[in-house]
Amino acid sequence: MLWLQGFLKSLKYASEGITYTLVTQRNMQIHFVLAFLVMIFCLILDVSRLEIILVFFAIVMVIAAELVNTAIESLVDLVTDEYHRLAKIAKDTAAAAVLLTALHAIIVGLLVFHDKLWPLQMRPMSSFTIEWYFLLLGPVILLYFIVRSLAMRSSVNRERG
Ligand SMILES: Nc1ncnc2c1ncn2[C@@H]1O[C@H](COP(=O)(O)OP(=O)(O)OP(=O)(O)O)[C@@H](O)[C@H]1O
Repeated sequence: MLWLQGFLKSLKYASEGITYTLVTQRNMQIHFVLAFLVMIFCLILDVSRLEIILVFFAIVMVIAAELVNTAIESLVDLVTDEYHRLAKIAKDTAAAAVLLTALHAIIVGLLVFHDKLWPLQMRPMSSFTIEWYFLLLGPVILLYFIVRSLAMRSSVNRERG
């Protein structure tokens, strides 16, 4: 039972990290809104299982890179508030990682959706299987963090001072 408590605790801390990043980083807010829309496209458009896997992977990479970027920015700011060449390298390199994943996601999005949005190719009724309900988890999780970050906006900003 102890391991379950430990697991739930680390889940809580990780979700606090996502919420903090979502409240404080404008780029993360943009990533979340775009990811939500793209996931809705995946739910309603006629995309294959492999295409969905590629799109979801691209989304996860962008969000994970933004989380690591925020962690590095915070660490650098903790160590120094003065200009330092190494601080600049750390922040610029972390930002470059986000940029790279975002460019990759744009390319994946264009390749997957360009011929499905116009003319609209809707998902056939026969493909609304159990798998489709499983897919719903993606936008539901994003929505959970969007609502949570809106609710916690004032307390997180107060903590930051
Ligand atoms: N202590 C520092 N020493 C040297 N350069 C820094 C330092 N802090 C920031 N910079 C430079 O300024 C840029 C912007 O830094 P900042 O901390 O404002 O991050 P940001 O990309 O604006 O992130 P945020 O999304 O939090 O606004 C960095 O990419 C880096 O080039």
